Amino acid sequence: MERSRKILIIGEIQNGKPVPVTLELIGEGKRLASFTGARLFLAVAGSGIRGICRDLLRYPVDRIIAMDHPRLEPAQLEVHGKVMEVMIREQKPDIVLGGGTLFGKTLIPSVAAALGTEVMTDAVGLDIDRETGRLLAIKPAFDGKQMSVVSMPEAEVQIASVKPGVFQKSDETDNKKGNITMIPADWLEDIKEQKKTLDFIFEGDQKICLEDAKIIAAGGRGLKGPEGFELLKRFADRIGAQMGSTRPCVDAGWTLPEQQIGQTGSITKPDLYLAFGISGAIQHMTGVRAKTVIAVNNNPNAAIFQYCDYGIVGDAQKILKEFLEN
Ligand SMILES: Cc1cc2nc3c(=O)[nH]c(=O)nc-3n(C[C@H](O)[C@H](O)[C@H](O)COP(=O)(O)OP(=O)(O)OC[C@H]3O[C@@H](n4cnc5c(N)ncnc54)[C@H](O)[C@@H]3O)c2cc1C
Repeated sequence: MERSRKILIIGEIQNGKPVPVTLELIGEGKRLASFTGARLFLAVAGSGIRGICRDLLRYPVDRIIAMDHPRLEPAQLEVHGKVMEVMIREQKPDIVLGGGTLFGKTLIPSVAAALGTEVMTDAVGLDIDRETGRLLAIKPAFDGKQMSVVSMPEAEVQIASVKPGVFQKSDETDNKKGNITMIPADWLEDIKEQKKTLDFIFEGDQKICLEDAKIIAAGGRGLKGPEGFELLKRFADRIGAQMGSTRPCVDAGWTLPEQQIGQTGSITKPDLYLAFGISGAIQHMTGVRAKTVIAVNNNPNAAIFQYCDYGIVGDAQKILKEFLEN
């Protein structure tokens, strides 16, 4: 397959709009394209997405390749996988980037397998090898204590999935030059239906989206259990923050998996990050890219104090209770 210099981003649409990581990848894709002179393509598939595609032309992409069909609901991952495989075979990009969301984590490896190649998963940074022009993916290694640089020197198409939240969203462009190519979708009717979406039921009354949160109040094992997290939730609601947590608290069932921040959770970049009873392990702090960090910990030697702008040595529950009483 002859390749042209092309970076193709697998876009993801949820609830009528692109998910944040799609816009983050457009920004990063543009930066990478500037090193090789590549053109930046965005591939989008969904049901009723023509308007969204027109909106996406506000971003600096050279072309949007789109397929619009009722069979392309978000849950129809097999159909999405087939469509992305076809788009990649037709477009022949040398680099494909997708977001490591729940959708992407399932879709991207299956597309790579269908193309007979591999995928560099969960990258937290990307670059181009200036000598070879190959994609470099930066990933945590050795339990997150080191960063590794991974590449696919032999692959015709280099595919990477990127953790949401690591890059800034792309700015809109005044210099709109992209266009939209709609791909015929009638052949989708022939794909056997394997599952049907009956309804979407969201847990709780508020959707958790830590990657976009401006203020995060996060708790760790120092909150001692569900009662500590109840206090933290009341505090978070009072100051308009989203609540996050460390992994052991998720493992203990005190918090939800989508509240986990860190190497195996969300990468966050809030203006303010408040840490209550969190030790500051590197695997957690990898997910904290805050402008300001305030930490409460009863151990003055806790690692978190090396990362914070303001530190309070004290009992986390006691400090939360005092705040809530005033
Ligand atoms: C491959 C791998 C991936 C991982 N990914 C993640 C990840 O994505 N996210 C993540 O969070 N972790 C992750 N971890 C786990 C990580 O290494 C740490 O174990 C974890 O972050 C520690 O959580 P913690 O700070 O809540 O608990 P602890 O390390 O137990 O720290 C609790 C802190 O609370 C303080 N404390 C105790 N009592 C009080 C009190 N009364 N008031 C105030 N402070 C108090 C203590 O001094 C201590 O500093 C990963 C580990 C591995 C090996």
